[in-house]
Amino acid sequence: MKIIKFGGSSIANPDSIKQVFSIIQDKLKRQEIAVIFSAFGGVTETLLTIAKMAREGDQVYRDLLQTLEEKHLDMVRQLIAVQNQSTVMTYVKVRFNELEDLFHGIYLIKENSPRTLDYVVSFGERLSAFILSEALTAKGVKSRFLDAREVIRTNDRFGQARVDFEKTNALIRQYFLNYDGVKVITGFIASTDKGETTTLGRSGSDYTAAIFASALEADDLEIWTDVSGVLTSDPNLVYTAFTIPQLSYNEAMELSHFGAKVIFPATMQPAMKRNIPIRIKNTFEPENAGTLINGDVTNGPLIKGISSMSNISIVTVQGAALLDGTAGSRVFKALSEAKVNIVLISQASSEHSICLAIKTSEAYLAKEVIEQEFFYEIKSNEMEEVSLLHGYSTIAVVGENMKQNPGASGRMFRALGRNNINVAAIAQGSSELNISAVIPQPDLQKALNALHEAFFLSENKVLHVFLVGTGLIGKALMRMIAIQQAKLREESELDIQIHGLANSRFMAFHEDGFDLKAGYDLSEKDQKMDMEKFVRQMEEMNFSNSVFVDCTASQEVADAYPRVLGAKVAIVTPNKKANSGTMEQYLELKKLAKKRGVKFLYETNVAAGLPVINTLQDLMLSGDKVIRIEAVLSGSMNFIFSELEKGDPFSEVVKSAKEKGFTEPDPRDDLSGMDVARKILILGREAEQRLEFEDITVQSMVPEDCQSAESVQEFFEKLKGHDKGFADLLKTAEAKGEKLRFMATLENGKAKVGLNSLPASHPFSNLSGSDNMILLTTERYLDRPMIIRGPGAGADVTAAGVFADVIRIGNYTRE
Ligand SMILES: NC(=O)C1=CN([C@@H]2O[C@H](COP(=O)(O)OP(=O)(O)OC[C@H]3O[C@@H](n4cnc5c(N)ncnc54)[C@H](OP(=O)(O)O)[C@@H]3O)[C@@H](O)[C@H]2O)C=CC1
Ligand SMILES: N[C@@H](CC=O)C(=O)O
Repeated sequence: MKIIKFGGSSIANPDSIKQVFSIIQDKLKRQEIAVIFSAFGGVTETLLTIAKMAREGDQVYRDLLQTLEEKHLDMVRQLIAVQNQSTVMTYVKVRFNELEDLFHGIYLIKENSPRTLDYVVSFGERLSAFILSEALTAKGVKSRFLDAREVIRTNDRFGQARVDFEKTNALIRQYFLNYDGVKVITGFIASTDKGETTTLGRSGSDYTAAIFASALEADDLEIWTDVSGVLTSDPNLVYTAFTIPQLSYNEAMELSHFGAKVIFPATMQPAMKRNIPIRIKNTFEPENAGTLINGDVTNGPLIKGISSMSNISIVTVQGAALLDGTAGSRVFKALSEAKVNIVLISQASSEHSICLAIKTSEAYLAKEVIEQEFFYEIKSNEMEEVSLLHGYSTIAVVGENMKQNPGASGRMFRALGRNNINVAAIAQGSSELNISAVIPQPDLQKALNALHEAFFLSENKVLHVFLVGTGLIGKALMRMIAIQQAKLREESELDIQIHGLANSRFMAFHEDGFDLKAGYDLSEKDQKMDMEKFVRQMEEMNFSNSVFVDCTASQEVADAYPRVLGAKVAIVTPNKKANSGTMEQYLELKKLAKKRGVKFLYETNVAAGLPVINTLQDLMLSGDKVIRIEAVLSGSMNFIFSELEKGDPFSEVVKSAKEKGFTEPDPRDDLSGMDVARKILILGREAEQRLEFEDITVQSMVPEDCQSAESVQEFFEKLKGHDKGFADLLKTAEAKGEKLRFMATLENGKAKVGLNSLPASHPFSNLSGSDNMILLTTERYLDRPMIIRGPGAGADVTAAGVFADVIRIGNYTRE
């Protein structure tokens, strides 16, 4: 025997009911079944609303009742052929006549006791189960309607009646012996010995199904709903949540206790006692295996799911009075008598304080009853007044396998800490079935995602990127991510999503990540760019593993780094402004990144994608010492002076360098030597030298009148007037058989940046295009310096370097 239960969402309309019938017919081919139905979707709530309106004297209740009757009659019309409708139409009309009398009574006497309400809502299941039983019969399925009030006996605690299992089991078994056919049974309702209608409380129809499964010793119980089983976390908050294939009864109860919604623990008890497997399935996705809940505790991963509950308050009871051994039990007794549910308890080892997580809606009552209980102790200052803190959520990781395997709590708190989530209270049951924590509610989504990633590694790690600067490098980066996204997901389990985009004019955000394949152009339709707002929005989105990518050359954006790092968001940038400020600022940023446990990566600050900074950092970490750096560090300057050799005018060659994407947004930053000065400054600092800008001598190549040009356009115009001067410079060098190269050198704490005329044999002389070359003379590379050479500017090589840093962050944030 198999017991199958369908909830209201599964039978909300004729189409879904047809789907339900096909599931039933399919099951019937294999096995004897009994079916439990809830009321049609939304009917219980409507009946309660009508009862409330009638009690309040609002005559509009009659219209609602009529609409409800019409809804049921319509179901009959749509599910049953005309010639078979008369019995069921009569049944529906008689029930609605009864309801009319009932509500009129409520309207007159203005009373809605739990007893009355139980009777009112019983009509929902009686109508749905009867109509569906008749519809099944009309389809050729031999079915028999059973009003569960005939067989489930309870006490008279209306609204949440307790079942008398001895009587109920006997009645159910007798009924099933007396009658054949598929029993179509009302969920949720029962009756007392005196024949009064009662209901079974929250998730009552699931409970009905478990009661029948237990009484009949069914092989299994299937609960059909509108989600595919129990998910690893709330799918509204964790988009990568997936169905848990199997849970032990205890795991399912624990997940539900901490907020998972699919099954209510009490409803499982009768099935659990007889070890009857329960399967949660989705009516709208019947091929999905859903979740199996059974007695198997050995199966599966370290943890099975992460559940959460919001609107939690922390109630702290504190004082010397608690040292008395009975105080704890007095706290719990006071709360239990007031029917306050404790979600989590944590007690200080001094036993001087107890911290309770309680739903905010019950927190004031909790405070009141505890303070009443300890009235004299509070008066005599042996105990403090109970304190309340609001705005928290609880999260719990649940799994039987935590018992055998150490490390779950370490992994949990590492993931929370790494994402800057403060834990206000912690509890772990001695059964080691769950570890739960109280965290600030605004951090809930971030916490769930961080834990989901930490525990379900088979799923992808998601990096949440916020990109400022959508010019040459920013755009190339977006293109690269779009192309590589699928490969990274498959091969590196890394999912890179861009959630924020900005240029100097506009900004836009996307909760689920922009569709990079489709591209995104910022425009008037978006928000006006405001750096402060951009960072605030990023903080509010509060994703785990967030990365701020700065692809601008802006000082204003660089000034936001301390706040970004402070929010535990990693930074990747080709922008040199932050690292070429004062030495103090440079050190502060590094310190802050370290303190907040996030990465600040800027490999592309020098020589685009060439591995210069990482190499220097490795040399320093391994104990080497830099003696001298000689380098060509400007792709555009190398391009300009090597192209000049071909005979083109200087201004044309500079323009071409800009068009090829080698120059800074303003090419004067290159020609002035400032860009190279910044780079050598950064290299010196990475080589652990205390360098300031004043320690660098810079030779500018920008003619004076060009420097004052108001726009880049005007600059190019003016530059034309200097073509001859630069041609002469080249001629002089060529006459000596030399080459012009723009170089930087650093030695003995001083740096020099400028144009040099080099002999043809010099290693820099044969550099062409946007090539950079860095010669590192160190204690270990003394006789022959280490050489790093390659293209040092351009959209693709730079964006690739930025991309590599972003991927590196993904790998760092993995365990
Ligand atoms: N080009 C190269 O080969 C290399 C470049 N770099 C560095 O990469 C960075 C980007 O260069 P590139 O892409 O060529 O420059 P672009 O001029 O092409 O793009 C700069 C982007 O930054 C935006 N921007 C400027 N100021 C702000 C601000 N205050 N707030 C928000 N956005 C702003 C611009 O917005 P808008 O579109 O509105 O103007 C634009 O989208 C620079 O720091 C450069 O030094 C590093 C290595 C090599
Ligand atoms: N403008 C720079 C590129 C970025 O650093 C160069 O020409 O090398």
